[in-house]
Amino acid sequence: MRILSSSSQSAGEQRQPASGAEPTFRLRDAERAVVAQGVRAEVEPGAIDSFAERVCTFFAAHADGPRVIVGALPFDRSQADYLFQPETLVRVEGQVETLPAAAAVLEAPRCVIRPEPAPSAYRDAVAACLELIKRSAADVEPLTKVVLSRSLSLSSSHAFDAAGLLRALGQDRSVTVFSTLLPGERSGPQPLLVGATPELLVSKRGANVISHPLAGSARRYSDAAADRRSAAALESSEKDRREHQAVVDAVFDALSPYCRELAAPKGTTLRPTASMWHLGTRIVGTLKDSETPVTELAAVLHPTPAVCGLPRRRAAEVIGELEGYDRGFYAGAVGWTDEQGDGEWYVSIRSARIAGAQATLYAGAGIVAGSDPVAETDETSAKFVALLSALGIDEQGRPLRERAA
Ligand SMILES: C=C(O[C@@H]1C=C(C(=O)O)C=C[C@H]1O)C(=O)O
Repeated sequence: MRILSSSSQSAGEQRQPASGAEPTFRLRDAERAVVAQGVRAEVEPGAIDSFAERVCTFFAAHADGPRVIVGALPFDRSQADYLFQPETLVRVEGQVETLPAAAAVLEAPRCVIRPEPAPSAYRDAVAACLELIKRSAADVEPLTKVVLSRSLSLSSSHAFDAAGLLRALGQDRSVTVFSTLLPGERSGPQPLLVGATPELLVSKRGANVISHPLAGSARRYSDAAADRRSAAALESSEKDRREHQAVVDAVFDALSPYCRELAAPKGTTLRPTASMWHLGTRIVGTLKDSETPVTELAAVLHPTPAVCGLPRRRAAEVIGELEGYDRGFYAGAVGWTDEQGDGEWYVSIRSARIAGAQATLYAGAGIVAGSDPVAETDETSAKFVALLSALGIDEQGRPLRERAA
């Protein structure tokens, strides 16, 4: 295990964060962790087109503090991001220990859950989307995929325990758990984006680039035979393979101009999380210019058709028309970049916006010709399971079981 620390002090006198202070940014999986405390300075907010330039300008203007920027990008390319330089930051590379489960056991919050939209309205939106896909078939650039999401709005009797939620999510070693501050409203608690994503948008170290898009999903089952059947059906589904290939092609097209080598060495594989099966392809490349910053790569990739659709602009318009709410930072990206342009950005799915006793959970599914509105609605329910079970409740807000203290 390597610990790479970066702080506003010199290496020899690193300040420990005040005990009990919650990190302002966390990203951790089985092999690495980035944990930041405090907000030393915010990067001027802006749209993704100026992401790379604003980060560069920030480092040029701020000689002090950790040489790392962390934060979140929204789904909508034209909306403002929320990026900041923390007071202190610790990076761990190598085996990262799972945080103790005992401390993670949450008292299931007493929650009122309001689905937005109602599942029946979501089914109607999927049907409307299928009609748009069908009608556009003869267009020069036909609409072939749209990722439609729905949300669950949770009101609890007391503030959500974001740190405990993160520890509970982190029991699944196959995902990358994260929490990061979001811009606050004029009053009320500062919101957080918390989640457990299985999907890497892009990582860049020196000349090495990796992207690991997912598309094509199936529910997991506690019964082993049913679980195997679900995985086998996903692997052999023509619709899901087509949906997946379109995402892989889009990532290749976006990265190709930057790379002298680009390949998917392992091919399409089943990528399991504790609650979902996905089709995934790990794409690995070598940059022509190792100084191309990760911010530039994230900006060309985001949003991939895994969370938006194809063609991107038209799919984003349909999402705006049919979803009926603003995604905010859901299906955006969360991550870090350093001054050299190395960094990691994950797709912010399986996520929730938490502000005090209010939380909004999001889940989406890719709609292509051949999608079934009822099955897509079930897929979104399955995608809520990771967060809901970490909270100890079901989709109706009922406690799953009595948990030990
Ligand atoms: C949009 C989400 O997931 C995305 C959509 C997938 C699909 O349609 O099969 C699979 C993985 C993710 O890229 C989500 O979890 O909210």
